[in-house]
Amino acid sequence: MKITKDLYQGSLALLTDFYQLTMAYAYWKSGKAEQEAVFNLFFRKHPFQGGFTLAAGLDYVIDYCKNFKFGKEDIHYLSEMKDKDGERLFDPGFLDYLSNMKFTCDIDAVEEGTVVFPNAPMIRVKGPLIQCQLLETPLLNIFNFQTLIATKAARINLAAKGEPVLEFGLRRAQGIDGALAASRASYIGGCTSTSNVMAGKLFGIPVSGTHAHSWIMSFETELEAFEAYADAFPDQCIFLVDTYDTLNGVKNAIKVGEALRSRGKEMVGIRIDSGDLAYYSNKAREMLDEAGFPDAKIVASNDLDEHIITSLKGQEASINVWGVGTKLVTAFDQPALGAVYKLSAIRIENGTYVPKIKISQQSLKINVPGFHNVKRYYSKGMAVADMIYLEDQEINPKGIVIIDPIDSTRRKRIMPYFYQEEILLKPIFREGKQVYTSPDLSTIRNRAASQLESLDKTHKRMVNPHLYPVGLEENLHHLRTELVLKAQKLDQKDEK
Ligand SMILES: Nc1ncnc2c1ncn2[C@@H]1O[C@H](COP(=O)(O)OP(=O)(O)OP(=O)(O)O)[C@@H](O)[C@H]1O
Ligand SMILES: O=P(O)(O)OC[C@H]1O[C@H](OP(=O)(O)OP(=O)(O)O)[C@H](O)[C@@H]1O
Ligand SMILES: O=C(O)c1cccnc1
Repeated sequence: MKITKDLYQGSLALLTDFYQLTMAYAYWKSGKAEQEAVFNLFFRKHPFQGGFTLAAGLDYVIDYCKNFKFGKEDIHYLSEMKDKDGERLFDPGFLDYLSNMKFTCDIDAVEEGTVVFPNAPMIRVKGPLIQCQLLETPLLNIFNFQTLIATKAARINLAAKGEPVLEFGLRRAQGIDGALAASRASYIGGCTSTSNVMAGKLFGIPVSGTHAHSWIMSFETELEAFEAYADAFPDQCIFLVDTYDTLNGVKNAIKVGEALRSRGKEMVGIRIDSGDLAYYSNKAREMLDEAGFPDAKIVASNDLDEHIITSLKGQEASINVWGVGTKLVTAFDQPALGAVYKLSAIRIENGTYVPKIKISQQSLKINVPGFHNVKRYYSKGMAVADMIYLEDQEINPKGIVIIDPIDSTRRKRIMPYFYQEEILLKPIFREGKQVYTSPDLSTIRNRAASQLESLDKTHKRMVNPHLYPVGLEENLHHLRTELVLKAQKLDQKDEK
């Protein structure tokens, strides 16, 4: 297996679930392949029992769509697939169709670094049914993961209250692409740097790090190890003090810090990676201050997450920098976001779009029908509510009522005159042509920071966050209710 060369043979078209291809074939065979459809990608519940989600992954989606093409090897692989009678599974005419297929969809999506809420689309795809369908799995794969990690990173950074969070996750990440995508999403979510050098090279994320216990253990004594490190990196010394005895380690760090100072250099700080981090950081702070190193930083690491960081802050630990790996890049303790991709409208012969709904016993799982978008209202820079609305319907400018999609008794009145508004789904592709330029990663990271700023702190707290209002505009609410009632009646007819 070559992982360093040609693994994907230049094409990601087969990075999909098999059923997308069987459906694609059946669409083609039944003459529906080119019928226009609308799909929406959204999630139903915030991860980590939180009150917000931070979108990430659009740049990967753009790249995927731009390169959406079945290569020669892909077609060859499909041509060799057999059914249970040993016959070719796919008709050569279909494979021909696939090999000539060009991406021609319209895509609208929230920009990376946008704060998003349940049931509102993050991506809307409009185009030939077969293409929309084939995009389901890769779009979900990309958005589910990166959005989850960006959200986790945002939570960890909120807990650190502006102090630097260094992402240390590579060794514990879910494979190679998982690690790279996680480093990128963590940076969007507010991390200061990554330990993953390849992520630094590929995405321009600042790279930083300290040293490991193995460095200390390779010397006779800890002091010698610190001295040798100080020789190699006199301007970048963060000494890991807990290999043998943490407080003795701090003493050794101070000794080497003094020697550095006599050479006109300053140690950056120490790292503590075990034990009671509140106790040891406070002791270390006292010792460093007394020795004349009040500016030396104390880095903490060891299975940290937003909850432990919040607890350590509550204990007034003297930690200035947070090294976070495993629980960030594996999205502890929620392994997936659970976003879905649902058909919401289909175009019929007379050119009109028919809104579509999927009925479920759980009202949470009934999708939002039609061709819709999301508008966010702001008051004095703070987000007050999101409205999901049908793009082709007039909205009463004097007063809007938005209705909770799960519980229609929950309603909020919006006076658009008093608010600024932002349409959240931005045009990304038109008929397969890219019409959006991705900002660079630091611009995306700044957008994430200002989006989080625009969200009231009650939605950002870790425990029982206040629910941010997201509702359907009245016309859309009525359409959805009507379709649900109609579908239920149809169901009853079926049973008879
Ligand atoms: N004062 C504290 N309050 C809350 N949690 C803490 C505190 N100090 C450390 N922790 C966390 O408690 C956990 C300690 O785990 P564990 O007991 O495995 O670490 P340890 O004692 O340092 O052992 P090891 O050397 O194996 O890392 C870590 O997740 C750490 O971040
Ligand atoms: O705890 P994380 O959030 O994943 O942060 C990264 C960890 O990776 C390193 O040690 P490693 O886990 O390799 O070994 P150790 O825990 O036994 O020191 C480092 O010392 C951190 O503890
Ligand atoms: O640079 C570090 O201190 C580091 C990097 C990866 C994992 N743990 C720590």
